[in-house]
Amino acid sequence: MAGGILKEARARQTLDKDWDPISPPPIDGVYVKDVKNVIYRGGVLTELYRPEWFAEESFPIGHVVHVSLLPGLVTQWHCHHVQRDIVFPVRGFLRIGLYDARQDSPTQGKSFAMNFNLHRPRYLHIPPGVWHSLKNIGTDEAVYIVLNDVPFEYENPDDWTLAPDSPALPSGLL
Ligand SMILES: Cc1cn([C@H]2C[C@H](O)[C@@H](COP(=O)(O)OP(=O)(O)O[C@H]3O[C@H](C)C(=O)[C@H](O)[C@H]3O)O2)c(=O)[nH]c1=O
Repeated sequence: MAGGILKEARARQTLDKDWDPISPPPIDGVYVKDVKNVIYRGGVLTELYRPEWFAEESFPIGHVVHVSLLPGLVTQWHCHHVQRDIVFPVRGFLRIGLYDARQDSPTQGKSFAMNFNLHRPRYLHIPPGVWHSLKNIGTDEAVYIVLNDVPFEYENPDDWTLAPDSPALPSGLL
């Protein structure tokens, strides 16, 4: 409809009719799963883990942490060599960035970011070797639960970091 100097472009499709992204996260082993919350007379209940959700690959719970992130803060980019993470945002607005640096990965070099809020309860599975960083993009404290398949070792944390401005990391994701 627009003429003159306007060059309009139709917004591209991002979701299907069930409001699911038309493309899954483009990193091998990274996936998002929606769960449904339960509205009851006392409030809202959300299950965070059931072993049968991981029937194919098995995710034994070895460790669980509750993390709060203040408004505007961003965690350091980090990855794990052994442990897998299930990140379940439970409060506020979080944006999670991911980057696949695994040499043997079919999606090596791919990056991806996604927004989370408990309005749409969902968790994110992150395999070892995939770099990740979380940003609180809201105005209130954000909270996420991290489930790990192996316990945290205080003397030898399986946490590997890179400087935020490292050229090895994607820029502008968060
Ligand atoms: C995991 C852990 C950490 N800590 C200490 C170590 C640090 O001094 C501090 C913060 O830990 P971290 O830098 O790992 O926090 P985040 O950057 O928010 O990362 C967390 O969320 C992302 C998504 C992850 O993948 C991490 O595994 C998970 O720890 O707590 C402990 O004392 N016990 C623990 O179990």
